[in-house]
Amino acid sequence: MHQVLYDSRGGNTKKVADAIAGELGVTAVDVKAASLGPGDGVLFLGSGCYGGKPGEAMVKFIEANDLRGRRVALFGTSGGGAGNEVKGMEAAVKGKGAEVIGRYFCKGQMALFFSRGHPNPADIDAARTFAREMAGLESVTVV
Ligand SMILES: Cc1cc2nc3c(=O)[nH]c(=O)nc-3n(C[C@H](O)[C@H](O)[C@H](O)COP(=O)(O)O)c2cc1C
Repeated sequence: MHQVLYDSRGGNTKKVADAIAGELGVTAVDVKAASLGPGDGVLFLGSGCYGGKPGEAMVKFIEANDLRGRRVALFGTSGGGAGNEVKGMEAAVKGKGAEVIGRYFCKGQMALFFSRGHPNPADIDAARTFAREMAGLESVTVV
């Protein structure tokens, strides 16, 4: 079974997590209340970007778990959309033995105006496609 865990202070990353989980028929769970499930599916981990890094709760979760043999798909949102939160999670999960099978990141509205409206419907559609590709429900798009 696939697992979708998120660290989202403002709700943007939760929107992406809910879209991914909905596509897979599971429920996204706040990483603060989560425990690692069985390793038969893809583990989706997502976070907002805070000071160039993923959230503390996500970092703690990764540090607390043995991810050897796990297939992990990472996602994130940030004001600038550069994906530094995903890079940070990638280094952390690899340090715990995970195999990173893919990444998705998009902009997330910051304060009142910066990246306003993100994640927008196109961002959410792209997240759904990412979910299907990672779960092997759709062939991977070559770009
Ligand atoms: C305390 C704080 C620090 C942030 N630092 C960054 C940053 O370093 N780079 C960036 O691109 N966005 C930054 N942002 C913007 C968030 O990453 C962006 O709004 C993201 O979508 C938040 O996700 P969330 O709504 O799931 O918490 C920051 C936002 C907050 C609240």
